[in-house]
Amino acid sequence: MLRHPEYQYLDIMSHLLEKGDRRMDRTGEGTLSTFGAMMRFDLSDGSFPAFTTKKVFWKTAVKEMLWFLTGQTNIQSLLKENVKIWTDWPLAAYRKATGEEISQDLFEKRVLEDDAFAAKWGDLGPVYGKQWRRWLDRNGVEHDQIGALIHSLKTNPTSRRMLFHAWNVGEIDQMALPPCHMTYQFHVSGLQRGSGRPQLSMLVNQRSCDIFLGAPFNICQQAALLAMVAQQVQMDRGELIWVGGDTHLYLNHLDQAKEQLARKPMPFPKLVLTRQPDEIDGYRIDDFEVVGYQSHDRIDAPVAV
Ligand SMILES: Nc1nc(=O)c2c([nH]1)NC[C@@H]1CN(c3ccc(C(=O)N[C@@H](CCC(=O)O)C(=O)O)cc3)CN21
Ligand SMILES: O=c1ccn([C@H]2C[C@H](O)[C@@H](COP(=O)(O)O)O2)c(=O)[nH]1
Repeated sequence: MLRHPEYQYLDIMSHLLEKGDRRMDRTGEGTLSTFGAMMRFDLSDGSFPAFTTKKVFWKTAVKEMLWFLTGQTNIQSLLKENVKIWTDWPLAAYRKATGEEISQDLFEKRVLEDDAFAAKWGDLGPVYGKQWRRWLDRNGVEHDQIGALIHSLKTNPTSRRMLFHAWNVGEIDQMALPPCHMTYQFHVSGLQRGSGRPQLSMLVNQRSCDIFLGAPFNICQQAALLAMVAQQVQMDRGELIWVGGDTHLYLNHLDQAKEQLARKPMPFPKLVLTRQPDEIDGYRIDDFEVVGYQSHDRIDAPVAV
C-alpha cells in the first residue's frame, strides 16, 4: 500500500520536533527550523490535498487565493467574505500609529463600514495581488503576470519561462509582510501523446513557511489555483510540487503539533469546479465543491504576528 501523501507533511513536522534548529525569529516567538523541504501531490485523480489530521478551513484559504487573483490588497474585501486571517497586521500598525487599544472586532467593523478608514488603514501595501496582476516596471508600465502565464500556456506550452513572482525588490519595504510563497512555475506534459489532454503541473517556491498554520492553508489554496488555471487552458491537473525554504514550527505550536502527529490521515477529498468562468479572476467560492472531506477535529493555535 502506498503511504498516504499527507505523511509528507507530518514527516516535516516530526523532523522539526526532533531535529529542528531552535532559534529566535522576527516575531519574538521562536521556532524550530529546517532549511529546504519538499512535498508533491498528484492531483490527476481530482484529489484535493486538504489535510485530514486536523480540520482545515479550506474555504478561507481558497477565498484568500481568489482575493490574490483579483489583484486586491485591502483587507476590506477579505472581511466582506468573513476572512480574518490578515487583520492582525493592519491592526498592529493602527495600534502602533494611533496608540488606540482598539479591539480586533471593532477595527474590523470600522474597515467594513467606513471606506475612507479602510483605504487608510486596511491596505496591506503592494502584496501578492498587486504583484501578480499589476507589477510596475521602471518605465511605469504595469504587467499582468497571470494574464501572461495563461497566454503562454495556450500558445507556447513547452516554454520554460511560465512563472509569476511576487518578490518585487523595490516595493518590499511598502508591504505589510514580504511574500512567503514567491514563485509559481508551470509545466505541461503529455503534449505529444496524441490522445487525451495535456497535464499541467505547478511548482511553488515558498521562502518561509509556518508549518502548523501556514502550510495547510497554502497547500490547499495552491491546489485550487492549479485546478483553476488547468480549467482555463483546457488541461488536466497534474502535480502540485511545493518547496519550502525556512520551514518552521513556532514554539507556541509544539503541543498542537504533537497532538496532530498522533492522528492517522484519512483519504483526501476530491475537488470539483462546478462552473467555468470566462476569466481566471471570475471564480467565486461557490464554484468549489469539495467532495468527501473527512477530518479529525480542528486544533487551535495562535498566529505569530
Ligand atoms: N505567522 C504567520 N503564519 C502564517 O501562516 C501567516 C502569517 N504569519 N502571515 C500572513 C498569512 C496569514 N495566514 C494565516 C493566518 C492565520 C491562520 C489561522 O489562524 N488559521 C486557523 C483558523 C482559520 C479560521 O478560523 O478560518 C486554522 O486553524 O487554520 C492561518 C493562516 C498565513 N500567513
Ligand atoms: O502564506 C503564508 C504567509 C506567511 N507564512 C508565514 C511564514 C512565517 O512564519 C511568517 C512570515 O514571517 P517572515 O519573517 O516574513 O518570514 O508567515 C506562511 O507560512 N504562509
